[in-house]
Amino acid sequence: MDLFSDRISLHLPDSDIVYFPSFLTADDADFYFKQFKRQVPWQQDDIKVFGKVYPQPRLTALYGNNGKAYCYANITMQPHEFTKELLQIKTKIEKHTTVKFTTCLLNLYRHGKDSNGWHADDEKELGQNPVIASITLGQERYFHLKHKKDKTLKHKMLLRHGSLLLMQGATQHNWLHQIPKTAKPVSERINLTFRVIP
Ligand SMILES: O=C(O)CCC(=O)C(=O)O
Ligand SMILES: [Fe+2]
Repeated sequence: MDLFSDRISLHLPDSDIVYFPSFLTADDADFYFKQFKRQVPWQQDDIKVFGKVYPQPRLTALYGNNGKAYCYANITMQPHEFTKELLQIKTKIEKHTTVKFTTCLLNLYRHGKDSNGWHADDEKELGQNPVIASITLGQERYFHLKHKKDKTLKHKMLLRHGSLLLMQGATQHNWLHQIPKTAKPVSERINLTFRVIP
């Protein structure tokens, strides 16, 4: 069997995005969801939007192997040391990429009101063409992409339990992405975004 057969290239212009719907088996994804739900010291930081301060609409945590902080949206996070489970997943992802990840930002979306607004992961510390590897555990949620300049270019997809979405090349220069809120009653979703902070 070809292990890479369910590797789907999105073929969106000015980007390089690849989706692996069944990157983890359902059993492994269940196991990791439970582990991270329990083991991670989830925090809720405040973000500043147009000068006003709000609690971020999700919980987060940062892990890494080089002690480097990650700064975005006025938040500076200090990393915890990678756990055994995060290292297992990191090693598995690295078989599909040319980079070695140093850092993982975790997101916990508790319900449909939790979200992640339009942004690009283009912070300076991620370097020129950042590679972001994003794992979904738990509830499926919609992932939206829109081109920064050409308003006709947009894409929506459901991110499945156990899936991997790889964003690389010029993607962060040219596209924004978000996890919108949903009015449907939905359960918890954990997202892991592996990054390189050299
Ligand atoms: O939850 C997701 O799938 C996206 C997370 C994300 O875009 C981020 O943390 O930068
Ligand atoms: Fe992002």
